[in-house]
Amino acid sequence: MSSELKILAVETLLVDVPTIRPHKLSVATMHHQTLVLVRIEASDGIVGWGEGTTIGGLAYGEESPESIKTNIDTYIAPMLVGQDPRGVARLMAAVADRIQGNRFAKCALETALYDGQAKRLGVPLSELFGGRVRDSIPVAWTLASGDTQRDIAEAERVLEARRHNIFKLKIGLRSVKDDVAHVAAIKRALGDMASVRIDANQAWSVSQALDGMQRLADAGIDMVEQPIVASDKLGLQRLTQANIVPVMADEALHGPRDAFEVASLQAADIFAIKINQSGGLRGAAEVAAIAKAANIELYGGTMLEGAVGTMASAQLFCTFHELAWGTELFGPLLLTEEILREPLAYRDFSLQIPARPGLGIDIDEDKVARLRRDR
Ligand SMILES: O=C(O)C[C@H]1C=CC(=O)O1
Ligand SMILES: [Mn+2]
Repeated sequence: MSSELKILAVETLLVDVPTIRPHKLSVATMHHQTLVLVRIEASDGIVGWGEGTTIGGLAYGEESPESIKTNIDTYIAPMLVGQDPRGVARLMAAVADRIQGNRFAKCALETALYDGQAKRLGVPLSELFGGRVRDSIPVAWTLASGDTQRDIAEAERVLEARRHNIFKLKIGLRSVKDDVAHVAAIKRALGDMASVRIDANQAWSVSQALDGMQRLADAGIDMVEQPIVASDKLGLQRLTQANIVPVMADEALHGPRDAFEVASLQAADIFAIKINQSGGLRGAAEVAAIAKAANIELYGGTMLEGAVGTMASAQLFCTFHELAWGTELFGPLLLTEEILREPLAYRDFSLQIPARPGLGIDIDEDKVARLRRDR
């Protein structure tokens, strides 16, 4: 590689955006989302974007928006500035050698480097992961207003608009019985028109989960996501092998090492693949490869990222041979502000994946400049 091309700047921006309604998870109630955006500019004028957004400050994971920004600015950006941006794998290997953990920070940087490199090559980012199998992917919607009637009205509205026919319900704050009553009422209202799944975000004990799963299966629920604490992989194995309803691992998966352990234990039927939780696009592709080898089905997960992380995820997920459970790449639809010149295209229950170079999106940099926390 010629030494003429250099990374000029690595910038991390925090962008606080209100949500369209409160989003109630067992670990946090979100009234806004903090987008963590990374912008990498190279000496050829090409700008790449990445995103390391998480949920609920430190409620969901051990990296916060502020820690992600500080660690990139202080420790990682100086390793990248002045380097050739074309060697993405080489740069990320150097980062992996010197930086422990920090999966979200690494994902944001890796995505920005891949976006820039794909633009440089004039190809969609999906081409760097072997090329796409599909040009659109199914997208679920999460019902999490905390109110059964409001959730039903919301589901009916988006179903009617042919935006979503897969619904994930957030539970785990109330008793198992009350939660199941809420879920069952929504499933009854939607009937066979929709697939209804739940996510307890680790709220249950194993015995609560076994009880809840039986009740949920009886109510026609298609799948349960991370019912118990992430660290209890043997507990997840018990739930999966009880064979009541398909079990999806989410928080239990922090990259390929966890994926290998869960797959070896046959402790999940489905993996939620998340680029940030996996430490980047490549890590996520490796998690998907482990799932495939172990005959575990795939679901494209989200950390409720905005347009950048959502499209980065989509560019990877569209390369998967099978995506049996669809995706939940609805993050931008939960936000009150648009940061793209042209919004992402959601129609026919799917997200359309652009064929333009890189991520295939056009960031409105003036808008981002107005919204950033330190403006
Ligand atoms: O899956 C999670 O745990 C996090 C996230 C994804 C969708 C949503 O509403 O919350
Ligand atoms: Mn989840």
